[in-house]
Amino acid sequence: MSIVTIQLGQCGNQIGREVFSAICNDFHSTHGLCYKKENESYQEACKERFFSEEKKTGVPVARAVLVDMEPKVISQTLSMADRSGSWKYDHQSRFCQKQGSGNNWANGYSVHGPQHKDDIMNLVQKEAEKCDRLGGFFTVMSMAGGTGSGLGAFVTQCLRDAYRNSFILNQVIWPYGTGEVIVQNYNSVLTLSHLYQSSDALLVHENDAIHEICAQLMNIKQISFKDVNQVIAHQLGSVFQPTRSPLGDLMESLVPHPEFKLLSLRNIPQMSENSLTYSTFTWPGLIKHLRQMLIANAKMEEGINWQVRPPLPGLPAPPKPSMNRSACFNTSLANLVIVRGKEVQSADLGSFRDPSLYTSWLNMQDAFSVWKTSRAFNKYEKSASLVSNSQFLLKPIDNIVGKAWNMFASKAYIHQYTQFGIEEEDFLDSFTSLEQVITSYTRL
Ligand SMILES: Nc1nc2c(ncn2[C@@H]2O[C@H](COP(=O)(O)OP(=O)(O)OP(=O)(O)O)[C@@H](O)[C@H]2O)c(=O)[nH]1
Repeated sequence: MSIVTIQLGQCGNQIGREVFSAICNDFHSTHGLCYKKENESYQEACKERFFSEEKKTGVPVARAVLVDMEPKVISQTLSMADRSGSWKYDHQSRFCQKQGSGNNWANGYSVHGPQHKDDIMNLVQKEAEKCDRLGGFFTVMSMAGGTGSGLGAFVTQCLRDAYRNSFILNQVIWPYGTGEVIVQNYNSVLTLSHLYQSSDALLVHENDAIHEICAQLMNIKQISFKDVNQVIAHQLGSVFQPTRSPLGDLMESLVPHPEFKLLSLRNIPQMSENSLTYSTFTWPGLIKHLRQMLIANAKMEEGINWQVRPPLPGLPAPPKPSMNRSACFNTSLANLVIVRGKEVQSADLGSFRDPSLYTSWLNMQDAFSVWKTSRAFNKYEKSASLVSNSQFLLKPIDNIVGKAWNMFASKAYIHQYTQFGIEEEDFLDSFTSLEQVITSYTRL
């Protein structure tokens, strides 16, 4: 099964490249710690999933379409991949123009989208036709810019129309809480509400949280987007690599109802290569931390709140005051844990099968899945990833919707959107649909 990746805007292209690079490094890695045969079939499956092969040279070519409204980032992305020597992009599989969307969602969605739909969808079709078995589409974009978010939402809609039976997973980057563009909350509200209609699931990474991982776990002093993107790529790689039908299996395990499409990803351990050399891990230790990260909604193993506990059986969950949600128990709809590496069969995931972690309306068999792979990931002898459909995003969404609503109430910057055909009515629809998402997750 193969996946076609669509990289949109600056953020989508920069992260997309890191993802392919992480996947390629992993399948070339000699730290697999498993039998030769198992390693070979793992490598074959990974290659087929993400790469085709250049006929003349045999070099892996990413199954990707690169889209941006300005040429600079795409040129850099192509040449960095070429320089790696171990994989490349198909240079024909890109679409760019001369000028970006100016952080304006409406410009990306209502102007660039319809104008360039045919060209972009032709490139997608060419990539899809190169796959013997198409498993679905993986789009990568930011929520807050103009091209990735606006054009990305438009392209996702086109994918849904053209490939009704294919899975679509959107990787979205949540903007930093402060210091970015003033209209980021508008763009985010419009992106989320539109993607919610066409995508099968949204896998969300928050820039602030990843930044913290770079600072605290990776020990990086001056953090760049490259560092942040490498952490995101590592997390994504840890999930995509061992799956049989990558997107299908994920959706089946994690998205039991179309009202609940928000997925988070956590990974343990994460540390600099230096520290890794001197560290050893046990399965019980890793799993205990990962479980507490889930229930206390911590993004990393550092600074977890160990006081948060699941509600006692028979008692209603404590009320969740929205101002202080981070200190509260994070209820799950569904979880998937992926454990990889040495002695993986001995990893006991029983603590994730505790019904008090979940909403009551799903059976435990439907709410929790485990994938075990003895092929280690990257340089980690043992590692565990958790993909979770839970209340993790309630507070950030509440925040973004609240801020956008306050701006909207005073009609701030609305003219920037109406000039490109996004009306007040469209904003109201977006607010309503996200309020519904908030209500649904709050009731879990
Ligand atoms: N993690 C991460 N975030 C990024 C990166 N580049 C930009 N962002 C975030 O993405 C948002 C801005 O979106 P961009 O992707 O730069 O914008 P764009 O989609 O190219 O749209 P226009 O510039 O309006 O054409 C901000 O929230 C940035 O913090 C990146 O490489 N990694």
